[in-house]
Amino acid sequence: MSDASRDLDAWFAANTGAWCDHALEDLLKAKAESGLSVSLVVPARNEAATVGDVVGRVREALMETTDLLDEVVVIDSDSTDDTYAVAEDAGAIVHRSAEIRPDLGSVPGKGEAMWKSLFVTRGDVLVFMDADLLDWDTHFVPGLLGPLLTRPEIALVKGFYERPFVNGDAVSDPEAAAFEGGRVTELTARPLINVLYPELAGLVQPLAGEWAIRRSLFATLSVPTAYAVETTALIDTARRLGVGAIAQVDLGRRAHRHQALRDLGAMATQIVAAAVQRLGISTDAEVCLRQYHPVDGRIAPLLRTVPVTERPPAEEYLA
Ligand SMILES: O=c1ccn([C@@H]2O[C@H](COP(=O)(O)OP(=O)(O)O[C@H]3O[C@H](CO)[C@@H](O)[C@H](O)[C@H]3O)[C@@H](O)[C@H]2O)c(=O)[nH]1
Ligand SMILES: O=C(O)[C@H](O)COP(=O)(O)O
Repeated sequence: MSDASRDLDAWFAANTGAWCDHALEDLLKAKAESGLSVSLVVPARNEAATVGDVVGRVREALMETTDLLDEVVVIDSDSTDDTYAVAEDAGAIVHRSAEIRPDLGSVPGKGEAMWKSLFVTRGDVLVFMDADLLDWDTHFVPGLLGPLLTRPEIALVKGFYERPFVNGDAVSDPEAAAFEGGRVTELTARPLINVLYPELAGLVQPLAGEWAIRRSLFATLSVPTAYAVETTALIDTARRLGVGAIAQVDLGRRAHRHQALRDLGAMATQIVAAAVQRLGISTDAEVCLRQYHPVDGRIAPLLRTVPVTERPPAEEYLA
């Protein structure tokens, strides 16, 4: 076995846990002793169907009956549906991404919403959760907080889980489908990490939207405005603090709304661009992705403009 492989095994053994490792009362005690405050941040674009469930259940379990969360904040990312009203009715503090620090302008994207969250939240720790979750539970939040509240050397915690590929409302074969989700993870992010950033190969779900980070770190990171934010947070944290500052937690099982394959092509492009930019390979601010579709019975190119821009560290704009 190579040294690199041994290092990865050692990291995995030391920094991989499960959501049930810490009892809730122990986490509440650790939180009180540390004096840390915690914000849950949910970036949401057109998630009126699910955001109310995410906000309502988390608030009830972790704010109304315990003090684990200090605030639940939804960043409405240019939604054209009722996301704002539904999230507010469910008890979240809701901000429109475009209205946060208007002096800094606004661009579309999940990373943009997460970056903007730094200007309207107050938690020392930020926990991110997607708004399109279909199969999940509130233990995701204490699970992610465990290492951050109990191990001062940990700065970033990723969730991982079984990821079924759900067709419609039903999983046709629950056993077979349990690990079939995560197409960009398996076909882009994981190969890229293993080739270019092998020190991160111990991460089970590098793209998980459920993760937590200390504000003091997130505010110092460049943040891709679209979907590469998870990838760069891992790369930049490992470079800055070493992989020993990253932990991961088994959260059980998660299902979400799947995007169309060609839309995921744009996500994969953003991840590749951010990863190679960090190796000194520059790209244009927009990549022209040529995809191919049948039009009137013939295959024709369809050009998709994929923004690969990044916001500078938010600390530059924070008072
Ligand atoms: O412009 C956008 C697009 C998405 N979202 C929200 O971001 C979350 C995740 O978006 P989604 O389109 O469901 O992403 P996935 O296809 O599920 O992508 C996975 O992989 C991405 C790439 O790493 C991560 O950013 C995601 O969190 C992770 O769930 C959801 O709450 C969306 O509403 C925004 O806030 N703004
Ligand atoms: O993480 C991923 O790879 C993307 O979210 C796509 O996931 P899916 O293939 O389960 O839709």
